[in-house]
Amino acid sequence: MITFPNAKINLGLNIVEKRPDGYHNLETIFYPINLQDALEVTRRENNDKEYTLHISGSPLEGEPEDNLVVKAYKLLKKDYPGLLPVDIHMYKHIPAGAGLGGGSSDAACMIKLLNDKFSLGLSTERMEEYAVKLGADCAFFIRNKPVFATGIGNLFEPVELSLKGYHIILIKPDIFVSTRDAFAEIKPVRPAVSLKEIVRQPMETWKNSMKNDFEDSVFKKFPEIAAIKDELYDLGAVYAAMSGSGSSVYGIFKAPIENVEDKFCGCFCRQRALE
Ligand SMILES: C[C@](O)(CO)[C@H](O)COP(=O)(O)OP(=O)(O)OC[C@H]1O[C@@H](n2ccc(N)nc2=O)[C@H](O)[C@@H]1O
Ligand SMILES: Nc1ncnc2c1ncn2[C@@H]1O[C@H](COP(=O)(O)OP(=O)(O)OP(=O)(O)O)[C@@H](O)[C@H]1O
Repeated sequence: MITFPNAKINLGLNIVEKRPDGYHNLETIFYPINLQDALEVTRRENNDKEYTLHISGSPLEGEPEDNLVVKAYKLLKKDYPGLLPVDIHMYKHIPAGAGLGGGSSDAACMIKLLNDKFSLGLSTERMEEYAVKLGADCAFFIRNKPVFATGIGNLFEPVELSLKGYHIILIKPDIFVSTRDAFAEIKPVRPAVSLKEIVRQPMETWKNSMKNDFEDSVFKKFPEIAAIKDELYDLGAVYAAMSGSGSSVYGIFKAPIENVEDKFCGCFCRQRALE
């Protein structure tokens, strides 16, 4: 069985308050984009090991047991001992440490895939509960629909928003931003105007009203990332921002841009139509 975990962008990101558990309550809009990994799970013929993990595509650091797809398998196996041994093949396209939720999406898709493959009968809500144990962002990828998210990024309200017809350019410089370190730099503030209101206004107004709270500290530390955002606006983006805790930056355009890879050589650079 094969599935294609996709990335997300954050449209606005307000870090609202620090919680007693050390995590932060936030407000954001998650929007799925069609930059995808591939994840295949087959039944392992040989029962010598619970799982094997084979990764190709862009390199990923860490041991197999640190990988979120393996963590997802182990999490379900604890409650469903009937899960049989598997071979996992993953092709990574989505860059890690990019704020695009690549690992989170792989983990959520692994839960959905195992649920289907082994007929576990998990409801969507139950899968979301498992997903959030693996990462704050993971639960969003279970439904994978644009949402206004609060809590640690795991409480969802539907949002009336379609960016169909627009094009997105995603740039990821060769800089790794640790999500944990990025949160540690932030002084939380409750926003004066909710993102739910801002996103209802024309996209042309977002430049002055929709903010990613990580930008100030991340841009200060890495001016190269700030420069990418400026360049996207110079190219005619209607809206540009950093996604999540970075280091990727996206620009949303009314029409595709030609030869964009030449303008951002040295960086991961992809252009996609939005759906
Ligand atoms: C920044 C975002 O990408 C926005 O979408 C997400 O909130 C990050 O979600 P994620 O990568 O799934 O995060 P996790 O792997 O759960 O957490 C990594 C670290 O980020 C911090 N963290 C994460 C989410 C959150 N709401 N508050 C936090 O303070 C915690 O220190 C945590 O140890
Ligand atoms: N399947 C996986 N794909 C990518 N990274 C993974 C995976 N499993 C574990 N990781 C680890 O998770 C870390 C960050 O991964 P991920 O791509 O989800 O973060 P991110 O781009 O910062 O996204 P976000 O913060 O928005 O969730 C990396 O250090 C990576 O080693």
